[in-house]
Amino acid sequence: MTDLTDPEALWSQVDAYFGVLAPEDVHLVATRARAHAAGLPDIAVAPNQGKFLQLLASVVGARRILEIGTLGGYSTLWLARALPSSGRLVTLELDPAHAAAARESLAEAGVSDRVDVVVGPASESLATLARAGVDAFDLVFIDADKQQLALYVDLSLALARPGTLVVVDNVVRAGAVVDAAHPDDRVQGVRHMVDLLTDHPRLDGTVIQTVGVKGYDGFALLRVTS
Ligand SMILES: C[S@@+](CC[C@H](N)C(=O)[O-])C[C@H]1O[C@@H](n2cnc3c(N)ncnc32)[C@H](O)[C@@H]1O
Ligand SMILES: [Mg+2]
Repeated sequence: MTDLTDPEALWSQVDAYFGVLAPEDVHLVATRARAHAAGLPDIAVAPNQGKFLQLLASVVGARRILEIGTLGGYSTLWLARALPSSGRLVTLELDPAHAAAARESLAEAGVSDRVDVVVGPASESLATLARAGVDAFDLVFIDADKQQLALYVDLSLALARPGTLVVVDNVVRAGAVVDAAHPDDRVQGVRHMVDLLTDHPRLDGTVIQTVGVKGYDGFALLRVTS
């Protein structure tokens, strides 16, 4: 019998039940284990969310993926596996220790040939990529410091093309996002992003709320229109 008095426990049970559809292989397990052993925070996407990202990348036929916020490379690995062997994933990470753990795991998983882990503040790395005139990305996954979400969305546009899909993680924040006076600057970061998105001339999108092992949150799904 399901226990409806403890919603978080129920969400986790439901994630576990559907886990058969998003099984982790040894490399995904090892990526999580290495991040844990290195003392990285436990803030990677859940397996079902990683699988969801992988499916999105497959559906859009992504050949070039940009990720902002690598951590230990867990979401990176799910995404990289959607790429053809000639594809490219560029992932941006501020913390060299996080990047080092990610590089090791991605090498062990055999996707290093497709992935560049770029260390530095994402705003600078994004500007560098734009200056270098790299080809447009087909999918952008934004999952770094939430305070700068609006900036990351804006800078990503210079690296996008009409049709590029932009996914922004953790934008619901257990519902705190509805509080205009919320003291958490991550919540304010989401709200600034929503201000930017409202009537944006080049972006169309929506937000989907989610529950599960990661609690109550959600993601924005945006399409670059022009
Ligand atoms: C939520 S974690 C990323 C999780 C990862 N996408 C996953 O699901 O496996 C956020 C990461 O963004 C990094 N980060 C924070 N501020 C950053 C910045 N200014 N530039 C680049 N990365 C940053 C953090 O060090 C952290 O590793
Ligand atoms: Mg996230």
